[in-house]
Amino acid sequence: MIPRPPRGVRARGGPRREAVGSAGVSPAPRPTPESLLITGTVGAGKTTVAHVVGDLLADAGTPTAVVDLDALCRSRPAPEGDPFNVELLLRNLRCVAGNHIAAGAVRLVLAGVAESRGDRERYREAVGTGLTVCRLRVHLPTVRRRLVRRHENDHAPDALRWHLDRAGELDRILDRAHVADHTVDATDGSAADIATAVLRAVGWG
Ligand SMILES: Nc1ncnc2c1ncn2[C@@H]1O[C@H](COP(=O)(O)OS(=O)(=O)O)[C@@H](OP(=O)(O)O)[C@H]1O
Ligand SMILES: Nc1ncnc2c1ncn2[C@@H]1O[C@H](COP(=O)(O)OP(=O)(O)O)[C@@H](O)[C@H]1O
Repeated sequence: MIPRPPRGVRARGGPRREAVGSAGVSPAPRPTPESLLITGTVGAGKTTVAHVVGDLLADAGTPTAVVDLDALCRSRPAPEGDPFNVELLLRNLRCVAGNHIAAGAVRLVLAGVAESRGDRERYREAVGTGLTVCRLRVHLPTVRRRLVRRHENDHAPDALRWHLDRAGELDRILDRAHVADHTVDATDGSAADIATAVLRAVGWG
């Protein structure tokens, strides 16, 4: 069988058992699970950076899971009054976070949008752990260039237009909402540089 690649984010090991080793020494207790939400406007690099943060943590030996919140609500049509399908997202997040933690993850790295402190509290309640929020702030012309590149082969003709319009609007909403505990400038530098800056900012580095 081909071995699994060394990089990539996955929770390692099953739930820890409080076994006593042959030398009679108890293993270190499992750390309390904690979650980090990487937020920012559309195209800020949330998903890309979250995966690299997950890789860095897992490579350093911390059982880690990465959850792309967009993937938990991609179901159409969204109900009336809930255009981003947040209720479904929260239901899915409750299950997914619980499963990752039961499988051994002690760090959950979420990529997604929290528009208000109310959103933040609902995410925290759904993951069932402490939650730190880090916003990626990117100069809007750079966001727009990234979106143009990301959407150049899209099948949906309106997707790029929608994201370009939403980028400035959501950035202003996030400026006013003060949801984040930390903000990292993600305009320049590689995803690895930015992931390292995020880990340092939140004290997980
Ligand atoms: N309030 C709020 N809540 C949740 N999501 C929000 C919100 N505002 C905007 N967005 C952004 O909407 C985008 C939805 O992701 P999708 O990948 O499913 O979009 S799509 O496939 O292009 O339609 C996705 O865009 P990207 O961030 O560019 O991936 C979300 O971030
Ligand atoms: N640091 C970076 N430098 C250059 N391009 C980036 C960087 N981070 C992300 N990107 C690119 O920008 C686009 C938007 O990133 P993505 O992770 O999809 O953002 P979000 O999840 O916030 O919408 C993607 O095409 C991604 O490859």
